[in-house]
Amino acid sequence: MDTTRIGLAPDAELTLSPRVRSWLRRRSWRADDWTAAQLAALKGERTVSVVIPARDEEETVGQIVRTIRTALMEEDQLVDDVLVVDSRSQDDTARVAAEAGARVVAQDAVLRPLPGMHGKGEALWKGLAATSGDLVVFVDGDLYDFTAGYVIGLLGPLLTDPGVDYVKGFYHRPLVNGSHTDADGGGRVTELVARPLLNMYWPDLAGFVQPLAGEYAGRRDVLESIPFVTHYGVEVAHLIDLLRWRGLDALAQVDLGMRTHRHQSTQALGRMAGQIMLTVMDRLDRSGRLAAQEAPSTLLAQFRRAAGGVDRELVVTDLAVQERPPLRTVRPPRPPG
Ligand SMILES: O=c1ccn([C@@H]2O[C@H](COP(=O)(O)OP(=O)(O)O)[C@@H](O)[C@H]2O)c(=O)[nH]1
Ligand SMILES: O=C(O)[C@@H](COP(=O)(O)O)O[C@H]1O[C@H](CO)[C@@H](O)[C@H](O)[C@H]1O
Repeated sequence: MDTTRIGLAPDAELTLSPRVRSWLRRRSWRADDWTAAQLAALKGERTVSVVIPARDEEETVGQIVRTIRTALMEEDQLVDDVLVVDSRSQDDTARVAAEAGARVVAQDAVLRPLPGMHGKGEALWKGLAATSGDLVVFVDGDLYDFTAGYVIGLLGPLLTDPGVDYVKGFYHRPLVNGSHTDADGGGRVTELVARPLLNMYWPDLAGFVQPLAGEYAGRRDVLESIPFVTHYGVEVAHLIDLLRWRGLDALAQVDLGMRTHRHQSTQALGRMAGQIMLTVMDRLDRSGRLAAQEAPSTLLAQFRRAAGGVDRELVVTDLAVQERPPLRTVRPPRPPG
């Protein structure tokens, strides 16, 4: 049931494909569509693990763990295990997480005979390996406004619809820079790299409001059946691989409201963007599309904050470009001098 209120911008001349529009209506929810008590009752024998990848997150990881423990393990028994994967932190992340009540594992101590790999994707994969929940929820460790609703919303579709395998969160993402806040400036790599590429080559994924969201959940049997790209390509690869393997209807998204987190530098995001582009090119190569046999879609779906009964409005732009031939083919080169 689409309760997220995503409307089409009044001046829109283009829209999404009928398949994606239908998906957007049927596979988009809001975190407050469920309560922890309702889902805890629905859970039955199924178990839930929360995995928090954390590199140098001593300032924020403790509050996230305490919120999960208090609301979702003590008040309502929705979550069975919360694990923090200490991803080679140089600060007190491990101690802070343990004191808050999390299990903590060092990324390189999991599946030790294997040589350690690097980055966020490695931390997530090791977290999957070090947990056993039938359902697994991934939550970044650098969130400032995390609420239990994030976990409740992500689990809602998985506990109520057997056809859903994987759920992404979405939210408004302010960019907080000291005393200045840009209300929708966050998600810079999403807006500048991931969303355009996904719209060009996998337009069925155009309905994801936050394709790189660090908060998502899935069924263990599915998560253990897909690769995890190391570093920051992990999220974009999940969507591409799952679309191909399980189909669009196995994917869903939930409105979690607002998300503020520790922002990386532009340079760090440049590296993240490069990893994401390499991941995308790898997926194109695997599907034989790198030779650009098939022209990419030129339509770009974007979502902007709106008023008047909708939380956000969809704007689709045709990015098609034309090309002038070399000037020298239109007029003879100018004589020197
Ligand atoms: O090698 C890494 C890189 C990142 N992270 C964690 O993954 C989450 C998201 O990473 P980050 O905040 O760097 O990405 P951003 O949210 O800025 O895109 C955070 O909890 C990081 O501590 C990690 O565990 N290992
Ligand atoms: O969405 C994005 O553009 C980046 C950067 O966000 P900001 O511009 O710092 O708000 O953050 C996400 O991307 C990473 C790569 O997929 C994820 O690992 C992060 O969890 C997510 O926050």
